[in-house]
Amino acid sequence: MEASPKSAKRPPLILGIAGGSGSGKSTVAKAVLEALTPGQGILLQQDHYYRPQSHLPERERASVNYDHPDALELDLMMAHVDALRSGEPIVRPTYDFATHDRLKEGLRLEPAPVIVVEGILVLADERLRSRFEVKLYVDTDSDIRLMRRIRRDLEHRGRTFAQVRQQYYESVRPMHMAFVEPSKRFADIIIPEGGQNRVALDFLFSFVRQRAAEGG
Ligand SMILES: Nc1ncnc2c1ncn2[C@@H]1O[C@H](COP(=O)(O)OP(=O)(O)O)[C@@H](O)[C@H]1O
Ligand SMILES: O=c1ccn([C@@H]2O[C@H](COP(=O)(O)O)[C@@H](O)[C@H]2O)c(=O)[nH]1
Repeated sequence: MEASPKSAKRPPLILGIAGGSGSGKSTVAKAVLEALTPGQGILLQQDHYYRPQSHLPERERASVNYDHPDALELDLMMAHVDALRSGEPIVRPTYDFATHDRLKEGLRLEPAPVIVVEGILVLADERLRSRFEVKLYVDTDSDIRLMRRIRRDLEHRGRTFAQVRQQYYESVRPMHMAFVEPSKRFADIIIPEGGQNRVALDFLFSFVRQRAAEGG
């Protein structure tokens, strides 16, 4: 078989980043994209693939278990990863955490040499994780994650402290133990303390920059 010419473009690098809620996944994912030049990388967040809950009255939407894989439209997410990998643009849904519903307008995303896929459950599903060339798990202690989550949910997701506490006991904690934490064993690289781990981030940045320069 003939060797492919040196100038041939590689397929995009697909990087999966998992970890518990509040672990710093989005911070790491955004740092990776900022290490690249605009157009070299895109971010696909699992959070936007929550199933819309518009069929439920508003007060019932808060008690849905959003930490179980069934709460997500993973088939659509996988189809979007495949489309981007094949060089096709997608229209990603946009999820609103305050209403637990999708906004009318999605967001068009163009393919790029580096595709970062981030979310609590992205390594938990075998079909999704098999699409990643590199699998990362951001590992942060549960007390730190909980403190971050309380602050974020009160300040940015329109919740009360009582709602955050109830959701944490009823679904976030048990689902973390059942699905998120066990998915750590599928990671190629575990990053303690996410966004503040300069050594891990610098390794990651040089790897993604190299791949972006090669076309994927
Ligand atoms: N290493 C860190 N040190 C301090 N705060 C951090 C660190 N990493 C993330 N944060 C903060 O914690 C919160 C949750 O981080 P985020 O990256 O959104 O977590 P996740 O995407 O895993 O839920 C954010 O307010 C973020 O700014
Ligand atoms: O309507 C919803 C949908 C999801 N959640 C919670 O979000 C987190 C995942 O997001 P992170 O950014 O990784 O923290 C998950 O633990 C769900 O409980 C929600 O509260 N409401």
